[in-house]
Amino acid sequence: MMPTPKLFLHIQDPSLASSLLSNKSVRQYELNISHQNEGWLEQLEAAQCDVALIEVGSLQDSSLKALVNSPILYQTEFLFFSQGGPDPLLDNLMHKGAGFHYRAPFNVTLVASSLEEFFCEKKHTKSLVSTQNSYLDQFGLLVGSSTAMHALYRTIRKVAVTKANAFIMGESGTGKELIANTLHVVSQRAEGPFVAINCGALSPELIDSELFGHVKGAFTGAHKNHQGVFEQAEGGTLFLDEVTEMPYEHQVKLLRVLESGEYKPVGAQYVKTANVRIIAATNRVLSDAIRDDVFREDLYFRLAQFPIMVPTLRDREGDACGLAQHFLAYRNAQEDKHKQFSPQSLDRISRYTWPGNVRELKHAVERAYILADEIIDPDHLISHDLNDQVEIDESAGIPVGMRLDDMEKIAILKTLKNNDGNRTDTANQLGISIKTLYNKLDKYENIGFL
Ligand SMILES: Nc1ncnc2c1ncn2[C@@H]1O[C@H](COP(=O)(O)OP(=O)(O)OP(=O)(O)O)[C@@H](O)[C@H]1O
Repeated sequence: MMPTPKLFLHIQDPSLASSLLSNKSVRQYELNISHQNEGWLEQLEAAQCDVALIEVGSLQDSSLKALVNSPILYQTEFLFFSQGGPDPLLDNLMHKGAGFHYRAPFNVTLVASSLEEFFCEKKHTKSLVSTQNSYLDQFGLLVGSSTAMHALYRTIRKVAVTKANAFIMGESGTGKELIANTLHVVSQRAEGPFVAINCGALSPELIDSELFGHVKGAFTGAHKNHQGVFEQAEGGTLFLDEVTEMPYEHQVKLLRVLESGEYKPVGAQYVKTANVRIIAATNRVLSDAIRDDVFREDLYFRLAQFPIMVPTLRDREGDACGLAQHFLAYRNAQEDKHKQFSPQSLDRISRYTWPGNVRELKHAVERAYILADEIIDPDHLISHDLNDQVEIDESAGIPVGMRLDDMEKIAILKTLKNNDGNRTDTANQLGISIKTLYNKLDKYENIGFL
């Protein structure tokens, strides 16, 4: 008989505490309630609980700071509760796969269903399997509270504890890379590397070397040994984005590695054994790609041990407005500003269909943020069709004093949008190389612009 799972509660808000304490999903645990006058992390470390419900009150919370480096982070399921203000410390914890972050107003029913799930797991499994939790406002790196996102979180959670490869399918901009990254951070490989490669951007001559590496002297210009992505991702996760864009004849090489677990760097006399989880993604309709001989069916079956379908933004009821507010809050926090959406803007956001999904929404918020002084009006947001857009651009012009790099970002992101995310056409139209385009997009991603 397994012992009763233990729950640690550090909640100051009396009404939240009482609604949690009166809930039967909470009461079925052996309860440990924090003493408010001491650091909760020490108490939690001493109590060795399975689940911890932590209200994040102030940014100065020293226990929260210490948690980042505590082994407890990987032993306990965390459910954080906050008022929703951007908090870098909490973000850092979420990036490490700490669990769930619930933002006010709290839905105790959803909290209860997560707790039910943990309870059953702890009761019936011998070891603590993972660091991730169930579905809610934020899961890993993903934000969204719609039913569709809850279902996605549950799927990710299920795949994460297995060794299976996963295949993520969804329209451009739905967050496939973020999903892959989340799957990594909540898996037992979280301590290992997460390496992402865009198969559509690999030049056919260098593809073998990019994937499997090469040894010095393997070909002209191979001045030293080079690690391929399989080696870079050793012990972790390899994300093959736009896998259907890999040249057909190279797909068979990938298939061989997946079948045998072995690969040979270009020019090497030896083979290496790969220890990586592969997550592949595409925004193509797979049945078409297979029918048209763009993508090998046998490779699909190898990769898709766990297919993950990503909902479009229009299928995530309420999330478009929520995400817009989320992106704006982060931008405001970065710049120490208090820009707001007008009610008309929020209405426009909720009615628009977002064909470019979350990426388009994020760019629209970013663009509006730059153009608006205090209040973001519908005209600041990207308009429905091209004609409409050109008209707005001409009348709005370029604000005096706009930073050149901001202008560059807008030009790049708008061209990308007009090309439905096609990077080759975008680079051609902008007169830059595809590599430069990738570098710039990576830079925006790193500074939180994308
Ligand atoms: N649920 C989400 N929460 C927060 N940000 C998100 C979410 N989904 C997507 N994003 C953001 O939207 C942008 C696009 O996401 P991502 O690159 O993962 O999409 P994708 O589906 O891989 O796109 P593509 O198919 O074009 O490669 C990124 O900036 C990402 O951070």
